[in-house]
Amino acid sequence: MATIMRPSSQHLARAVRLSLTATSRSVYRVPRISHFPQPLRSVPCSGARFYSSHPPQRPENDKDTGKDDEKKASEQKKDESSDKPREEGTPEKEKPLAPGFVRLSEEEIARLVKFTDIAPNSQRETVEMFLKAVRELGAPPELKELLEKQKNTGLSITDTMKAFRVITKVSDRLARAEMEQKEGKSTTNIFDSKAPGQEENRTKTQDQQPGGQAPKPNRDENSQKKQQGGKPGDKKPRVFELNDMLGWIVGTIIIYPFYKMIFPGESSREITWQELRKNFLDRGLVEKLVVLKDRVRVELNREATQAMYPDSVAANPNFYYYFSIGSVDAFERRLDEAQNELGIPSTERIPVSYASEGVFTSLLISFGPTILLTILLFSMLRRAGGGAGGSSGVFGFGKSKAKMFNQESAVKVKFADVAGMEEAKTEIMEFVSFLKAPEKFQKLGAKIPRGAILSGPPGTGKTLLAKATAGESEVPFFSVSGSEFVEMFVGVGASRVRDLFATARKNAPCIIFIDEIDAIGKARGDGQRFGGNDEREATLNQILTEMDGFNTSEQVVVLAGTNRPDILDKALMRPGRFDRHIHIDRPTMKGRQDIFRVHLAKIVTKEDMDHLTGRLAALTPGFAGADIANAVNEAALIAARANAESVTMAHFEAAIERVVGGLERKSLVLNPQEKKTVAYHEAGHAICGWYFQWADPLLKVSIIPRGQGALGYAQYLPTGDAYLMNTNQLMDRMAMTLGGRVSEELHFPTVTTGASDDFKKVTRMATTMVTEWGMSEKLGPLHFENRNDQFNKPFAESTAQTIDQEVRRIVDLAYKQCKDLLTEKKPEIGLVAEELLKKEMLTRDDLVRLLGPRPFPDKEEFSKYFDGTGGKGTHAPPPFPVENTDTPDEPSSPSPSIFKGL
Ligand SMILES: Nc1ncnc2c1ncn2[C@@H]1O[C@H](COP(=O)(O)OP(=O)(O)OP(=O)(O)O)[C@@H](O)[C@H]1O
Repeated sequence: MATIMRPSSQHLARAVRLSLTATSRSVYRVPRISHFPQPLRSVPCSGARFYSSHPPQRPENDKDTGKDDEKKASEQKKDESSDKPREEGTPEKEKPLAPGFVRLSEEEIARLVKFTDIAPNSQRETVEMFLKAVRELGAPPELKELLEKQKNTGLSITDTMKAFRVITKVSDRLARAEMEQKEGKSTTNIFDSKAPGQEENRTKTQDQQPGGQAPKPNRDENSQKKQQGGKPGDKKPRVFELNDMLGWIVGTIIIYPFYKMIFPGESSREITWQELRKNFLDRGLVEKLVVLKDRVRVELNREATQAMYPDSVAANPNFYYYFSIGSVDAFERRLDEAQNELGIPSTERIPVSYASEGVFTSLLISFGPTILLTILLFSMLRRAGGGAGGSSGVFGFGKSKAKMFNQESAVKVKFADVAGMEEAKTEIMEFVSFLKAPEKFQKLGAKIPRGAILSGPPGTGKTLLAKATAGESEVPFFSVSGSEFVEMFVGVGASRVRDLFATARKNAPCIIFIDEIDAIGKARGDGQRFGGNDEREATLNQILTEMDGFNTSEQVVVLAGTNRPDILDKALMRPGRFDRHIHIDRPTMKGRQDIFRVHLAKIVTKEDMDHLTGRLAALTPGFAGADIANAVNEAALIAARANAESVTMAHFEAAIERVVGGLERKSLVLNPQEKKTVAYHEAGHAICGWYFQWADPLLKVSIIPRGQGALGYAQYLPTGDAYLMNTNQLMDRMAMTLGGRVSEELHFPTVTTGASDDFKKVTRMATTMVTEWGMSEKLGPLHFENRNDQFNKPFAESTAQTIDQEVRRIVDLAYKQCKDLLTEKKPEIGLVAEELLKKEMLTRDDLVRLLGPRPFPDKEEFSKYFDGTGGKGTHAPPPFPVENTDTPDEPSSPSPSIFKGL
């Protein structure tokens, strides 16, 4: 209740100022004229006013601004009326009014002055100029109405818009007046101008010279008009008016937030019945009560309220108090009692009216939540159903999410872009010829294969091959991932499969490619132990049915990609469904060379292509196509970072090292003792690699930390792509892997934790030798599968013990072999380790310098790309077999020996 009036008045003033400024900015700017009263020009040209070098003179009395309100209003009135004749030289009352304009009465002017009087000091000048303009030029009749309304009921939002219009009209009139002044017409005529639509005719006739010649427009004038956006000769000031309905709506929408900002929460306030009684009812200030459902709006007698509470917000014409009622009956009873107590005669009782909140509001309240929910649901369904093979819709859950590529959206990949898998390409080319010329097969009665499963380790180019098939056969290609059939709703997967195949049939001939088919094609019954997955099985069944449903003439080929062909349901693989099974392995040396060639074509390098691809292929055994693409790109990035003109061999090697070993971690600083340990550990590996006949030749050894916790590493190079390993090679490899720990034992009083990764590799190798490769005499040629997901071992406990003993025996043998060598070569380890500490990284050439040439001949390829001597070696170990899983935990060869910290 004790809210002070001042802040809201300031807000009101701000609103007036906002509307003034906004309107005047949209007005056509007129040229400045020296003889027109400064203040008047400022109203339509408030923008120009700020650039003026001679600010308008302020009336002296302005200094008093901000003092007592009443006093100031009357002073201003006096001041303005005395100013005007002084500046204009013509008394105001003698000026004729423009059509559609009316003169405000003294009382109205006083009210306008009072209304605008609450403007802050900074805006006083503008407001006064506006007042002066109204006084001299008159105002549209709406202003009278607004003033009347403001006096009685207060202004609404619509009235605010009306106020804008009034200001626009005044500005328009003023602008036109200035134009005419500029054209040299008498000041007494300036208000004779017609309405904007008639302006042109009038100006034309007036501009006619006695000789019938229109005077040439003044050059400066024209150029000024051009600057203002008007055409030369266009004399009609263009004023932005909110005339049309749309303008009003848009305007209201734009203005409303500002309005709310300016009057934050000041339009109403909730009070209690007691407050109402004490402060208003008992004092006779309540004029009317309006019952709105469960609230009552209190309409006060504004003048009486202002007199009683001059500083209160209650005197604001736009302000209402509300109070809540339990029921209308109770309210009426209470009001009667109160009026009886106050002794108000029945003829003078406070009128009570009953109003609804408005149709729109009540509709919004009752249907709002439903509408909101519907919109939400609608948008959710739209999103869920979006992109289903080009179809979407409100109920698009069951639609397939396959992306369709056709000749326009083009699968641009051709077989030439797929390198290093000649056999797979030949296999799949048959599908291409089937799609291109089916008659050739049909006339001989041949049934066309329905589909093919492309399997292989990640990144070997399965998707690429499928795309190339589509690209070559120039048919639409539907690509979908197995996981996209999986949804939380039952039946959605099967429905999507149906939709996919239906769409494909419509677009036949075409290719469907289902990537990661194992997501839905897992053998049924698997995983039943912990509850089956009916939804997945239903999806799989649907695929089986759809593939059976093709008739032989339907040219729809289904290709599917997977990393786990072993877990797929056998029904999928039977002839008549995915009849072909194409395995794509990691590329061979030649394959890698070809893949490098494909990817190197896209980057700038001046290296000799044959030597480059050969060397890079030799450096990257075990790399899949995706790794190669990544390494080439990485090399280009490294070269770009170094601002190199072209990508050189050094960049490629750095990139491969990064891909194999991980990111160099320069921030990891080891203390000297740790560094020494790492150096001797890695030197141990290097010496083993150098002096064991069947070990992989060493390529690089480094003590620069890389990747995840690797403090140093030694990189070996298995030459060529041999796919069999004998026990000699396995034993040498195991001994070499133990070289790090043995070297630590030989050179330091204690050992470290860094060899744990080596032990893991050695144990796995030995275990596989015993359980799978039949390399233990004691256990013989048996295969003992030991799957982690099995609770019981599929062999006897005594066999398990024998396996353990044999594994230990083999590792002990390897350990002894390693220790014997390293004890003998202790000085050489020292040499290599000290050099490592100095240079941090040693290459094969460094080792040749330190240890002399390796006592065993290298393989031809190795010598060609790394020695240049031409070797005669015959055997080379293949990459250590890795499990056929998505994430082989054993890195593919070259398997760097990594020294890991804790
Ligand atoms: N034989 C290849 N020739 C050229 N580039 C290849 C080859 N194999 C793979 N790539 C590159 O590797 C990228 C990834 O290959 P792709 O997506 O076909 O592998 P994928 O076998 O489908 O892998 P995933 O099993 O993880 O789905 C290709 O875009 C291409 O740049």
